[in-house]
Amino acid sequence: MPTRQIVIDDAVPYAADMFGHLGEITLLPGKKITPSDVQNADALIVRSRTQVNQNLLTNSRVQFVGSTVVGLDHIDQTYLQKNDIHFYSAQGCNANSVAEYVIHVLFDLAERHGFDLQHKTLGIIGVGNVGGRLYQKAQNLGIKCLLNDPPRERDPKDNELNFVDLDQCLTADIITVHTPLYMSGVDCTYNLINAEHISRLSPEQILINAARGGIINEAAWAAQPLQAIVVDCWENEPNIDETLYRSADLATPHIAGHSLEAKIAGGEMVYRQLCRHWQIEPQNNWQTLLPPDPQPIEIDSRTESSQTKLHRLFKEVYNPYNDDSAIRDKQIQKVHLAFEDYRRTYPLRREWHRHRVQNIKTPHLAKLLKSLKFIIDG
Ligand SMILES: NC(=O)C1=CN([C@@H]2O[C@H](COP(=O)(O)OP(=O)(O)OC[C@H]3O[C@@H](n4cnc5c(N)ncnc54)[C@H](O)[C@@H]3O)[C@@H](O)[C@H]2O)C=CC1
Ligand SMILES: O=C(O)C(=O)[C@H](O)COP(=O)(O)O
Repeated sequence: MPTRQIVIDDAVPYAADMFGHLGEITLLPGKKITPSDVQNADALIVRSRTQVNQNLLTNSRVQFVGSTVVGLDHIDQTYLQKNDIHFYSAQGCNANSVAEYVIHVLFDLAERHGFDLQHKTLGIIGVGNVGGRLYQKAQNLGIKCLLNDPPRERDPKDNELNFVDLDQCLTADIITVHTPLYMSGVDCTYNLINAEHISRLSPEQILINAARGGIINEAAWAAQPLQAIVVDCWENEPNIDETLYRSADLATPHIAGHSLEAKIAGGEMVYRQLCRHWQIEPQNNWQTLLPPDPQPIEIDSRTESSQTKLHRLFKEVYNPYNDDSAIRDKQIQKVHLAFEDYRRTYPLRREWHRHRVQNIKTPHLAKLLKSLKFIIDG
């Protein structure tokens, strides 16, 4: 049998080491994968930057498409189905990374604006893999939540949570969206938070989009006085809107889901599915190449509130403002250029469960950190 050809987005970490024994690997920037690149490929492994559709695949022999990310708005699933091309996407792979990003943002905003998160309500719109994990963490941290998810609310088998309607959810102090981008249908999320909704928000509220550009009306959002605007996902990335960019307290280049653990999970889920598809035994050799766990952190030596201690810990683990600073510029053209480069070469970020915390003197803090999956020494 001829060697199988696999084209892979070069931002999939350890791709050559992981997939190498399955065939000949071609690594390419996801945005630049063309029909001629995939013409002789048997499998195509993408992240979110490759538009997978008839235009890309019509003359190719690809029989397996794997997406190592979650959003599906770049994949024409109807075309794949019609053409008998096996499709798999790594649902849930980066949910924890996005949920951690939002918690880091909340603690940072709380310290900057001097409020206590336990006195705030968090409105979560879309309570799936990301929203569900965020809800869990917020509950552990004593933050009261309002949950909105009409598809789940309609499901008679899904009765574990109390959902509220969108209008009520939009009364929360901090509102964050975690739905897919649907351009039509009963659950259409394009412009889900429209100009009229936004006009009702008060200057004390905070609005976050780490889901997809287009879910929140950007023009109205940029013009509304709010306590804070946090944008990770934008319309027209990387050519993001300058007015929204200038209004944002935190503007990151679509990296909420970019922890190392999330990227590896996405790659590995697709790898295992491809092994199953081709009936080849998976290997684990690539795991020896992973970086060591981060150095232990100490946080409990000072007399500070739990919120401040947690904020210090979160800041040591990961500071989303570094991702903002990395692309900030007076000239929007430079931001547009930096946006894609930065996310393709994103610095190493590890999830909470890889971090050790030492010398905790307060048992309740140790218990809380354990519930958040940090490793507690001693
Ligand atoms: N910023 C980033 O790096 C990342 C962004 N994402 C985005 O976040 C989205 C959510 O990710 P997951 O939680 O993993 O997806 P998921 O499919 O597990 O959850 C989505 C939830 O949204 C709900 N939903 C659908 N339509 C809705 C509507 N009209 N109103 C309210 N809720 C609605 C669904 O019922 C579901 O519970 C992805 O589709 C992707 O676009 C995902 C990962 C990383
Ligand atoms: O999973 C998703 O959906 C995301 O938004 C990913 O974080 C996108 O990652 P890239 O494909 O843009 O590296």
